[in-house]
Amino acid sequence: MVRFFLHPFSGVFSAAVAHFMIAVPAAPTHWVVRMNHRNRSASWLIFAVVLAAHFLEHGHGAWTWWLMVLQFLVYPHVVYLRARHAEDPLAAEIQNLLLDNFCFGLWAAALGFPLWIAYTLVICGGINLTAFRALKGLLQALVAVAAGAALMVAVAGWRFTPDTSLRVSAMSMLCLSIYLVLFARDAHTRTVALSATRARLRKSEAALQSQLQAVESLQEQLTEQAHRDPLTGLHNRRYLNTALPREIDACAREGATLALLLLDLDHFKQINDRHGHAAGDDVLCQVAALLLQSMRPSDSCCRYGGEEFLLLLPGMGLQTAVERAQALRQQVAERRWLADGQSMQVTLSIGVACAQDAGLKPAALIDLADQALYRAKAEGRNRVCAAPAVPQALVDGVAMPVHPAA
Ligand SMILES: Nc1nc2c(ncn2[C@@H]2O[C@H](COP(=O)(O)OP(=O)(O)OP(=O)(O)O)[C@@H](O)[C@H]2O)c(=O)[nH]1
Repeated sequence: MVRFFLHPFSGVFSAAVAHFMIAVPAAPTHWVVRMNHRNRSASWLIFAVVLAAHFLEHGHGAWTWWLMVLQFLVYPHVVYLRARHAEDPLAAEIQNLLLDNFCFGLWAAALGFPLWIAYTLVICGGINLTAFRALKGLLQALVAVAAGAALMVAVAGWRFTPDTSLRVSAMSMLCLSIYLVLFARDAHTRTVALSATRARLRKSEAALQSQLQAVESLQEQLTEQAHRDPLTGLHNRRYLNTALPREIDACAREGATLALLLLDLDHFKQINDRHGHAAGDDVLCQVAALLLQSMRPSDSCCRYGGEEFLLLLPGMGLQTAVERAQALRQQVAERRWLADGQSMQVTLSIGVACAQDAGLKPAALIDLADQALYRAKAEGRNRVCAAPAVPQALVDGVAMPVHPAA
């Protein structure tokens, strides 16, 4: 019987025992060990009073009184200290509960199975183990009680005096009732604590979720920033490294062509030198805006280098890509440019390449456009040159000399 009453002195007593027997460790005691100790030491003290009343009525010898003191006043603190210092306090406490039941069996048989006392002991011991181990616990408790009773019968012989006085019976009933009420109260306290913990967990889970969302959106922003050119706002080369292989594969899958335009502003150094770096920056931003305006939703536009831009045009053949490049070149050349308050003329040269093959290395396609661009520059700038259709040899990434096509 572990929990008849909550006794105000039980803590003081065990603290004193702990002080004299073992140095108290700093580690917190398991809550089950703490709860059982509190209830066991208090309720057994009260039960000792019931037994004392029974002894007085039946005139038991002095040794019985000493055994009662040892069992009901000292034992609860000894088993507490054992569980507290055990490597696995919970397992040790379950053993304590089994030992309790075994002792109850000894006492019940030694006293000749007084009905109310034995019933109270068995019910309380059984309930306690049931609370931790369900029906298996109840079975274990009954087996432990039976073993204790059998041992006592084997040692001291069979006695059967089930009657108790009205006073002792009433005291036993009162103990049992108080025990059950306290048991229910403990269950209620645990349930309330559990639902409070659940609510706290739900709250912190929601907070964690919103933090996770914030981190994810920050991550998206960072990724987006890492893929953007800060001056023009266009995608940068890092973006191209992932976008180009993806586009090549997608076009190859669909059996479509992929056109790539490499655009380079002509004599941009002179613009910088004549009109200043700020004007140069302004021109770069305006060219970027113009390219963005001309794009279809499926197109991608990157700032490839200082004054170099790259357009990816999925599903576009070489002929259409060249026409598109010519239109862009013309638009730039014919426009009156006003940058940083200064008027100037801007032209650009464009290299065009086109691919349809799966397995084409992105670098090979850029290389083709770059060689076409080089030709456009060499032939006098402000013009468009196209690379021939991608030769099969380049599908495996083997570079080949390019023959001019436009
Ligand atoms: N204003 C500005 N200038 C840049 C930027 N990035 C690169 N440049 C300049 O662009 C110029 C490129 O010069 P070059 O590579 O000689 O080419 P170019 O003068 O355009 O001559 P061609 O390409 O042969 O027609 C250099 O002077 C760089 O300083 C930038 O972000 N802003």
